[in-house]
Amino acid sequence: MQFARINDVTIHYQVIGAPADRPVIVFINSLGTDFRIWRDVVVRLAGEFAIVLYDKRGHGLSDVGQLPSSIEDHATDLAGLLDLLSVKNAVISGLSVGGLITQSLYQRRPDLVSALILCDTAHKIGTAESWNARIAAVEKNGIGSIVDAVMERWFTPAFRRPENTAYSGYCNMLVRQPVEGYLAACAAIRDADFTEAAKTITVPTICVVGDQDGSTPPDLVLSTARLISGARYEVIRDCAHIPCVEQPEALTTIIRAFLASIPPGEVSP
Ligand SMILES: O=C(O)CCC(=O)CC(=O)O
Repeated sequence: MQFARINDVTIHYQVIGAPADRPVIVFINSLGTDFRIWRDVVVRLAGEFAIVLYDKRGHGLSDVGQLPSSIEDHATDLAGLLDLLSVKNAVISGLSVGGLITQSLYQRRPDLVSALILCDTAHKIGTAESWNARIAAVEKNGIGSIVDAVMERWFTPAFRRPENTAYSGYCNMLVRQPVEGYLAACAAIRDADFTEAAKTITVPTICVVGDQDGSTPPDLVLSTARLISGARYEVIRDCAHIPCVEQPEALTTIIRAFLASIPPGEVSP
């Protein structure tokens, strides 16, 4: 396990492969998850790419940090981690709130970014009303009270079978996130709007979404792709909000094809 102190926050991270030798992909996890969600994609891509994984603040083994925190704070954490690792021109792959952090990083530190994989995310996620209602519910009754509703958005009925041990494991992952970290991330998502910023993206970008995503549905992700000049758009079948868990092979195939289409030299090293 690796830990770094960045912006007064202990950040848990992992580096696989040598960033100096290969193109680097950075994976950012979603709300209520830690970086283990990327495992089945990482095992497929390791060897071809160097991979950086980390738990965003308030999740996994990273500190919650000072509250409140914004998407920009998350992007500053990631910039600090990449500076520490001497990584530039990385491919940044963010899932949902991770995609908001990806867009913020691009605005703040374009030198760190060569291409974007926006996975089940958007320029703006949800409404102030929906986030305030979720925050109130969790403050009153804890994360456990919203698990069933969240899982209906995260996973298809086929994955949510009671006998699927992975399903019960991801329920555990959600309820075991620090409640104050979860609430801070909800408020940060509520307050983030990249509608104008998305129009300024000029690096190669792909927007990917599960066909049954209940959190950031295909129409929303398509509307984001339409804001970004030249962005590609791919829908993964039989998949909801977390394709790295539910359809890792399909997501890996899309990532490989996307990165193969970028002219050599545009992606680090
Ligand atoms: O997954 C995220 O990072 C935010 C989007 C969301 O609301 C996920 C969920 O349905 O819990």
